[in-house]
Amino acid sequence: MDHFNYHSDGRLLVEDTAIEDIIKKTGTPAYVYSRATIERHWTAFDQAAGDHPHLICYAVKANSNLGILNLMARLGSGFDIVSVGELLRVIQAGGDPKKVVFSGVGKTEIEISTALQAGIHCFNVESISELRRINDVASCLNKKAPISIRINPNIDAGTHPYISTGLKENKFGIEIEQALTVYSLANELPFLEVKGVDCHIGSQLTEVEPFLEALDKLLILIDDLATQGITIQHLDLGGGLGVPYNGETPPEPAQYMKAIIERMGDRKLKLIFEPGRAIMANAGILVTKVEFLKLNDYKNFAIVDAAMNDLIRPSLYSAWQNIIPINNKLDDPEKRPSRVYDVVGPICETGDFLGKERQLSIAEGDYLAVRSAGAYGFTMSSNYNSRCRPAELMVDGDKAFVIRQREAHIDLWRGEHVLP
Ligand SMILES: Cc1ncc(COP(=O)(O)O)c(C=O)c1O
Ligand SMILES: N[C@@H](CCCC[NH3+])C(=O)O
Repeated sequence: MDHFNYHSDGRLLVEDTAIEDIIKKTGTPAYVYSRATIERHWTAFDQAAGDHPHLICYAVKANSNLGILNLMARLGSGFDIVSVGELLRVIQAGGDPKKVVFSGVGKTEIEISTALQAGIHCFNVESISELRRINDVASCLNKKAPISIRINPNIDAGTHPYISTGLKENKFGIEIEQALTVYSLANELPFLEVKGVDCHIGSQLTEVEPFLEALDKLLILIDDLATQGITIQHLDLGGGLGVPYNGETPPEPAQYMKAIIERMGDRKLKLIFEPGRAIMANAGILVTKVEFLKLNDYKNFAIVDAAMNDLIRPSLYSAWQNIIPINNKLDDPEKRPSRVYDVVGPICETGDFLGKERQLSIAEGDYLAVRSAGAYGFTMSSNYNSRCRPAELMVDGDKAFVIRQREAHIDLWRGEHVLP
């Protein structure tokens, strides 16, 4: 069950709000999120962990709008960040830096010192050079930096190659074979405090087995570290739980958590999770207007006002996201014969599409919703072709709030200068 449903009169509702009504005021393209869905998804993770010590660190990269981060903060969420920009967003939105874990392979000195001074929970360290850099920065600040080593367990997450992160050929983490050596180095560096073990094997996983395979390897490592006198206080299992885009049946957060907690046995080690997509993807849609229908002998195109700059997942990963009308009972259905369309944007790239070969009954001027667009939608948007990025709206029951205004053209050249 989610909060995006058709009313019996044909209008698509987000919670108790008809999209038609809000879109008239804000225009398109626009992202529309459901507060109730976001809160339900976050709470599903939190409740599934039960009384096992845990921290849910929402992965900010999935959707970093301040309105969304603020909702997470109100729920008591922690945050997984990958840049100082994300840290500043979390703080600006009222998030608690003490519940922040900092992942990413290329942390700069300034990012490390800002995070240390903010008092984050843990750095998830991805290389020996980074370990030394964190120690140096911490020494300048005369602080101890809390660290976990991100382990690359060489496990096939069975996901798209661009978003698989736990294989030897991926740039992420430290090879599990080197883990003991790197931990003893970390233990010797005077300005580091070893806190945890970290792992994130990829995104959009639809099976629980790869997570459990990784967990088994990490538990062996934790035992080996204990015999070396290195006590681990938390195990961060990253994010990665998939969502249904097109009939996939990933485990529910409750099933996924249950399987992990069962596999922990009687270890009460604190667990950290970094879900992004599973909380946000199906809590948002991208609403777009059909500008033109172009009917050819070979192929029909629905040319809409959203494009790959607004939502790049279909172009980048050939990702499939459902596309539905925001009213499925319009007055004059004879104007809308059912046809197969490629739904494409106005950008000058053949790869600019939101969906291919979709059966739709639409006319020019109708509005469509691209579903499952709440994660990696706006955050991956760009200004390509000098297009203003879309507005973002949050529905809460029968009210809608603008949580990001549509960009204006003047925003596009802010900071640019012509030669004297
Ligand atoms: C380190 C890390 N943590 C968490 C996430 C969130 O992943 P997902 O959105 O698949 O839950 C990602 C992205 O894949 C990541 O790289
Ligand atoms: N951006 C990707 C996921 C990458 C996750 C980041 N580690 C997507 O849209 O599916």
